[in-house]
Amino acid sequence: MAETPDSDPSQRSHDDQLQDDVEAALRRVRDPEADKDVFEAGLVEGVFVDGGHVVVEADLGDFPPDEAEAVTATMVRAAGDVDGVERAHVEHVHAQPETGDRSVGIGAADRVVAVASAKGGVGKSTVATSLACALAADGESVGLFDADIHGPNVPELLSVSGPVHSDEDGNPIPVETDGLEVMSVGLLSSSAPLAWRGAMAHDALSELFEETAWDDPDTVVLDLPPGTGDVVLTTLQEVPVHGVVFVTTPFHAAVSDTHRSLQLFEENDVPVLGVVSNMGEFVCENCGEPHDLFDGDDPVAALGAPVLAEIPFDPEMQAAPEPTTDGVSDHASDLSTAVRDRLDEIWTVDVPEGAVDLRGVAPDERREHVRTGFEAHEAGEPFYVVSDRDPTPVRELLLDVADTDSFETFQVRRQNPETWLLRALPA
Ligand SMILES: Nc1ncnc2c1ncn2[C@@H]1O[C@H](COP(=O)(O)OP(=O)(O)OP(=O)(O)O)[C@@H](O)[C@H]1O
Repeated sequence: MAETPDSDPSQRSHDDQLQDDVEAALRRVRDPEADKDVFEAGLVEGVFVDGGHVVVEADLGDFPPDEAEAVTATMVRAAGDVDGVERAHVEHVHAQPETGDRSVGIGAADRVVAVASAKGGVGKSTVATSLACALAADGESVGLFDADIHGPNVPELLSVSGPVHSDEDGNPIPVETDGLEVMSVGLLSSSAPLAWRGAMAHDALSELFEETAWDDPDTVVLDLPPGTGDVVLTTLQEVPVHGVVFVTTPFHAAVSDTHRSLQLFEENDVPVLGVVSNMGEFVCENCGEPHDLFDGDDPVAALGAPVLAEIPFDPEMQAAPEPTTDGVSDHASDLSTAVRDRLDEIWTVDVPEGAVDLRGVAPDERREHVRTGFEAHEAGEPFYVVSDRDPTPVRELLLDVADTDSFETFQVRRQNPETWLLRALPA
């Protein structure tokens, strides 16, 4: 039987020797971030030698693209310079991150707070990023979704970079920084978003809204593109936004545009939490006094929406925020409190008198609760159930215990992120 190169003993020992030499050469390549050699740093997954051909499998997925390229080139050079190596190649492999029990789609967040502006450059992304960090610093599990498709600058503001890994079903997993999860079209590609237009932008965003696999966030802060273009309108249709924060400068033209945008959001049933008046004054370093940057009356007050924060021009706002108590400015921390208070105010539930209240009731006792409540309820009157989970199954139970014709309408509405109300209205 003819011997294949693989089974030739002299070829094998030659390959073994070459493998040792290549590994020794690779051990001289450093991981620039960990300051260890590439084996110690866990970057090399395998070295394969076949004749004079060397393949190095490396996981450089945590490096920014330019650093990954530099490490790759150094490894190729190190392996290629070894005597007997004719060709060296680095193959990139990515270890899959732990996906655990992730929730797919932005709708899985308990609440979504959008940050919008009528104009660009007023500080919307700065406010969105600072707000997300302040909420996270307060112990919430927070996601930050940068939907500013034509200018996604959240990754830059937070100094985060890709690659975006995916779970076993191919759903993109946000990049994590200090416990804050970040998703942005800017993480997917550094150049594509600027070229995206119309339908393409819409499709790309819709996919990200639907498919991103989050780690069960309490709140997702959504940084919208400025204005009221297609992307904003489709976002409002596709994402269950619990409230929107508008950012504006207190300049008349900006405020009158903001007024129109506010109306559009209201027409689309998105509750307006309020307005952030940004960069309206600065505090003089010399005299320590605040000075208005815009003359005249403050038009923001006339918008008819609560002013959640007045943030001066403050160099501290230009520094990258961090999702830690020391990492957010006082302005951002006050804003997060105002946002939370407004959400509570808007979403406070008006529980109808006599409603069966299933909030906090153990799952195995719920049916009995509904049954008893129904028996006590007066025939011909509306029947209400308030619950801390979707009470749609109660409908089946009611149809079991009640005369099918006795109710004409069943409605289930989510009254706030934690409360649902079922209304069974008589015929
Ligand atoms: N309160 C503030 N004090 C000082 N600088 C600020 C403040 N708010 C924002 N800035 C700075 O203003 C610039 C524009 O801010 P930002 O990118 O957040 O605006 P934007 O409204 O998101 O713009 P666009 O929609 O065009 O992306 C940034 O350089 C930011 O650091």
